[in-house]
Amino acid sequence: MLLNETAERIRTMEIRGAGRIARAAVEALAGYADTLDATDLAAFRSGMQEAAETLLATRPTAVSLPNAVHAVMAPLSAADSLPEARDAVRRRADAFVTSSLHAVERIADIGARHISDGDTVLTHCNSEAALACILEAHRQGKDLTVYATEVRPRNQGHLTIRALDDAGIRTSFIIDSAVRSIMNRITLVVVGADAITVNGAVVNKIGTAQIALAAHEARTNVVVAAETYKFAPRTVLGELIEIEERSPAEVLPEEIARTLKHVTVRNPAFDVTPAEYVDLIVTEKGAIPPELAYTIIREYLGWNIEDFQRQLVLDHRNQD
Ligand SMILES: O=C(COP(=O)(O)O)[C@H](O)[C@H](O)COP(=O)(O)O
Repeated sequence: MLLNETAERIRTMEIRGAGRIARAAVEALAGYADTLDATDLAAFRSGMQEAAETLLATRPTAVSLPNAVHAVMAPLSAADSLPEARDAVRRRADAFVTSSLHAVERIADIGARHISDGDTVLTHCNSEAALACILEAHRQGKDLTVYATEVRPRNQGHLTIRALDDAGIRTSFIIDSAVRSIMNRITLVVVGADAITVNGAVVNKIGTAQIALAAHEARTNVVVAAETYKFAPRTVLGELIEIEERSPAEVLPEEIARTLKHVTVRNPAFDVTPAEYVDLIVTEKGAIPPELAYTIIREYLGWNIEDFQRQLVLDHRNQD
């Protein structure tokens, strides 16, 4: 698929969910590298940089996107020739896709261990990683009931109930605002993540923080299923995750909004759940408490404190 087409499909959410966005982006970069008409290495690098920026500008919150783009673009600076650079992009992209799919499978195995026979699980949005855990627990013969939210305004819950129904899992579909009233029936909350900060805060679909708060009040455990590339290295520098604000027209039809003089429609697409409301984060490397998020950033994303210190020096120089 063409690069601009992929970017547009991510922007309009035809391709959505942090893992799928990351895989689509690296595949688009590899396709672009194959066809990029560059006369020399410098031109190739700058063409690829522009392509990376087009993809990065599509949606700001899911950190899987910059992490995946970084993984594919990193070898470009070390390449000595144009064929080597082209080849490196293709190899890195293929490796990312393979390891991403493998990570979801590992998360399913590990996450399923934390789901017990007889559990009533609440999930929110449509997360490949969270669903993988639930589907695997069901496949292992555990008797589950799932509550799935609607997920206004884009109704990702419709995708979730379809997947649960296809698997033959007993499912109740609820509107987002019904969460607190049914929380006393829920024995486990399982959600995905778009980003996890160094202090273990989880950025996920709007409404997740409210669900985690209700779960905390009811003493129900909250499990987050997230591949290591959802962890945000730059939060070590104190950078905040940008919360995407989407079009008001997704929330209220324009013909109604137009008649309201004093009303502003807001549409934040994600929110932040503090670490204290998260019990466990299941990654492909194992399950960790949110307090250990830094170890994932250091050990598995390959960013260490020296990298950050160097980055800080560079940032200061650029500001001067
Ligand atoms: O919040 C969303 C999707 O938001 P949107 O629909 O706005 O992209 C998902 O919970 C995470 O991306 C994790 O999904 P996955 O586990 O599939 O990566």
